[in-house]
Amino acid sequence: MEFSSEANQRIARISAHLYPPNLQMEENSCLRQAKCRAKGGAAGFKVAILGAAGGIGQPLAMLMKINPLVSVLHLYDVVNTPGVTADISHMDTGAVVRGFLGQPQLENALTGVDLVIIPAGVPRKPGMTRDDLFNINAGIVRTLCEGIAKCCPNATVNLISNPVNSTVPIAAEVFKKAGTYDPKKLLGVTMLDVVRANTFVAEVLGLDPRDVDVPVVGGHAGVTILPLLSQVKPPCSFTQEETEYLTNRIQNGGTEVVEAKAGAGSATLSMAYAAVKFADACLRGLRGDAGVVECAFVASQVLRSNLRLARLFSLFINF
Ligand SMILES: NC(=O)C1=CN([C@@H]2O[C@H](COP(=O)(O)OP(=O)(O)OC[C@H]3O[C@@H](n4cnc5c(N)ncnc54)[C@H](O)[C@@H]3O)[C@@H](O)[C@H]2O)C=CC1
Ligand SMILES: O=C([O-])CC(=O)C(=O)O
Repeated sequence: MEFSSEANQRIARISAHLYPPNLQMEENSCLRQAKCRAKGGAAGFKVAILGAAGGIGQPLAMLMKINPLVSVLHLYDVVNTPGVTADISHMDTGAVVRGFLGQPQLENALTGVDLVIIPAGVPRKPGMTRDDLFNINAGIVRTLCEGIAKCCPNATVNLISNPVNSTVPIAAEVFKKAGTYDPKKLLGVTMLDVVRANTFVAEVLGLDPRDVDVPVVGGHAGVTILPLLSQVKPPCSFTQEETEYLTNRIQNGGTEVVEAKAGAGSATLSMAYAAVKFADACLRGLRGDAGVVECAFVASQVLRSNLRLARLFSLFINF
């Protein structure tokens, strides 16, 4: 099929808009894009996922593409984003997807973004603790946060990369150095602990997990994960044996998955689900919804030391 030069120019403009230079699609694909006339202009938030081609990043990107609060979705990784972007961009949901590959494209990936979700970094293998990931992941998180401080200093950051108990303080220091630190906008994602707690408590009580709400405060490693079993909704009580079983299972849920995967990584699918649940709460909070309360690893407003554990009491409402 022949196109006029005007049509070809329009195709080139749309293609350049959707794909940064080294993600430009083949000519035939560009023609198909032109027919789609994607605009990405719907009211909603601009969200970036850093580490979008990974085990968590891919299902997370897919689920964020479905979220009606997202109008533009930026997928950044140091590998494989062209494929992931092409794949996810074919989903017939509202968000426009753009891919960004490698450090030179980090700034474009972050410019104008409202919410940054970071699952970039290496996962555990059996026998490792989350702290064993520190040496590699600390540097990755620092570099990404330097980009955030420069390109989207007002963005809310959901930090998934482990060890969360250490990567959140690292991010805080990067933002402080850049003069952009807002403790209400730097959130370590511990939602998977809540998701697990809801599931395991529901099993013990014989309830539907959707009807159960277990606050889990603290950090995201071993005994720093503190399920508040006395605060479960609906109100209930547990025997000593049930309390010990639940506490142990919730605190070691990550290790349970790492061992079951036997060297093939850690939780990815349940983590993507939890990350989307948390990101959706953040977007609703940013939209101005009242009463959005979730657990996260944040700078404490209660204890004055630098980064302590706190339930995120209505922080979103005050954004
Ligand atoms: N907070 C939580 O509850 C949980 C945290 N995690 C953590 O999430 C992290 C990611 O886990 P997976 O997705 O399973 O790992 P993965 O190895 O499958 O994916 C990580 C992705 O990060 C990318 N990456 C590496 N360096 C990067 C950089 N400088 N910039 C951008 N992307 C970069 C990789 O290319 C890869 O695509 C791990 O640190 C893991 O421990 C995992 C489960 C739960
Ligand atoms: O255990 C890990 O390494 C991954 C993680 O944080 C979790 O699944 O809770």
